[in-house]
Amino acid sequence: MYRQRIVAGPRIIVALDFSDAAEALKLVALLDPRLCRLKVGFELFVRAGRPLVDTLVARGFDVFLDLKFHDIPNTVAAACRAAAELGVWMLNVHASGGATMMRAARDALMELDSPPMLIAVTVLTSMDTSDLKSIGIDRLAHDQVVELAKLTRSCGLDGVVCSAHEAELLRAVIGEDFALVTPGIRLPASTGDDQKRVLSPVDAARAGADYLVIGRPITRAPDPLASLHAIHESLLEQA
Ligand SMILES: O=c1ccn([C@@H]2O[C@H](COP(=O)(O)O)[C@@H](O)[C@H]2O)c(=O)[nH]1
Repeated sequence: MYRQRIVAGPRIIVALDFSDAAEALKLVALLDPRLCRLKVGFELFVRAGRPLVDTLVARGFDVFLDLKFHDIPNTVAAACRAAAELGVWMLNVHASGGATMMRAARDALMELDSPPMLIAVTVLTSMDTSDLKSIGIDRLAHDQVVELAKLTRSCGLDGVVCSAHEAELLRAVIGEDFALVTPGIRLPASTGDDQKRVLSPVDAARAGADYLVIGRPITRAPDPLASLHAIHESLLEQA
């Protein structure tokens, strides 16, 4: 059974997977913070770092800093504190870093006046059950997602990164007030690229995803703005 989610503000998070700030800013110049949020990941952050994030925040965008921290608790807590200083909207860690690490990250952010949302990656959308088996996890991908999401929730974080395939199941197990952030979004006609657990924007929204992280289907489209608008319209139509 499909459900309708109500999220304040834009649900589309455009993944700015570009090799430098100039390229990213060329696209950003076309975008409106009322239409989408932005995600900065490893490549762009390593190249363009704090000045770029400052620029995006100054232009009014909610920024998801997708650095997926995974280290010992003290290191992750310090990294989260440093990332929060950038004024970003959302940060993440890997749930597989464990409960002590996630609680340390949460506690570090709770000291702040207006902390960013803190979420945890469950199982990367580029992985399926056979990939989990190859790293010694003998469990279906969706079972592993549920287990890590329950752990994340028990540690007081705000939500998880999962695929939209698990959204309906997670809603049933975890409830409503927990953000489901879903990459692995693909338009029906497009290829999956390196993603294995994919769903269309409309199906992801219907399944209960709060935020849809979309990179290449927008950024590598012949007309990125038209692609963003088409996805936005399709979400409004199904609402
Ligand atoms: O499980 C995960 C976690 C993060 N990502 C990131 O989302 C985008 C997806 O980009 P596409 O081009 O739409 O595939 C990318 O930045 C990943 O690093 C993810 O895909 N899966």
